[in-house]
Amino acid sequence: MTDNVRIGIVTVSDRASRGEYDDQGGPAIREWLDKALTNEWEAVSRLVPDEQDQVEAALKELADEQQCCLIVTTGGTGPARRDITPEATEAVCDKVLDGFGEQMRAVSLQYVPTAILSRQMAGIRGKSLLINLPGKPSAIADCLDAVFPAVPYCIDLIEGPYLETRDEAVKAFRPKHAKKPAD
Ligand SMILES: Nc1ncnc2c1ncn2[C@@H]1O[C@H](COP(=O)(O)OP(=O)(O)OP(=O)(O)O)[C@@H](O)[C@H]1O
Ligand SMILES: Nc1nc2c(c(=O)[nH]1)N[C@H]1C(S)=C(S)[C@@H](COP(=O)(O)O)O[C@H]1N2
Repeated sequence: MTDNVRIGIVTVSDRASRGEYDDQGGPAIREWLDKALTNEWEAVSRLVPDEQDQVEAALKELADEQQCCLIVTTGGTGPARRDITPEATEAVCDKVLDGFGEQMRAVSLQYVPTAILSRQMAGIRGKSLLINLPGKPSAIADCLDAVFPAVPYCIDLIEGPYLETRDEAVKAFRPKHAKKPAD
């Protein structure tokens, strides 16, 4: 695999950033991606408080300087006063992909009625796909399982690396014309 795959992981949490608890969200995202992807990949992780300028700065750095093809955030998507991750994400994106938030909420509602409280969204900045997940560590697998089948083809469309998945973890879907012949 010659593609250089870098993936940004951003934990947005006042309490984890103050050291009041250990961040479980970032490591859970990394573990999920390790199981799902067959590509070699490098995680670029950041932990920031719920401050819009700091979340925007982290997303821009991971997209523009670190050249992450995918950036996954966790936390700060709810209705509380300090929850601003979706606003920060929308502010740095060129395009919004409404289907991701719709699908993650629909699937999460099968687990918890409060899934409706998450304003999680996704969008494109340059050659990066940004996806918000809720802060609850258990929400990470619920949401990534729900949308990841569409992520590799989305990254093809924005001229990123060709991501491949383990079928037993998550089955990526690509239209026939977009599939690379097996080596
Ligand atoms: N990064 C994290 N690591 C471990 N547990 C977390 C993390 N983020 C949230 N949680 C837990 O998930 C639950 C919901 O969190 P809440 O919505 O208050 O988080 P948040 O607003 O994303 O984070 P914070 O309140 O620290 O800014 C809480 O029980 C919290 O302990
Ligand atoms: N799959 C899943 N989605 C979920 C949850 C959950 O436990 N599992 N928690 C909900 C709750 S209680 C809230 S308040 C919102 C926003 O959480 P956040 O502010 O931590 O991002 O996500 C919701 N989405």
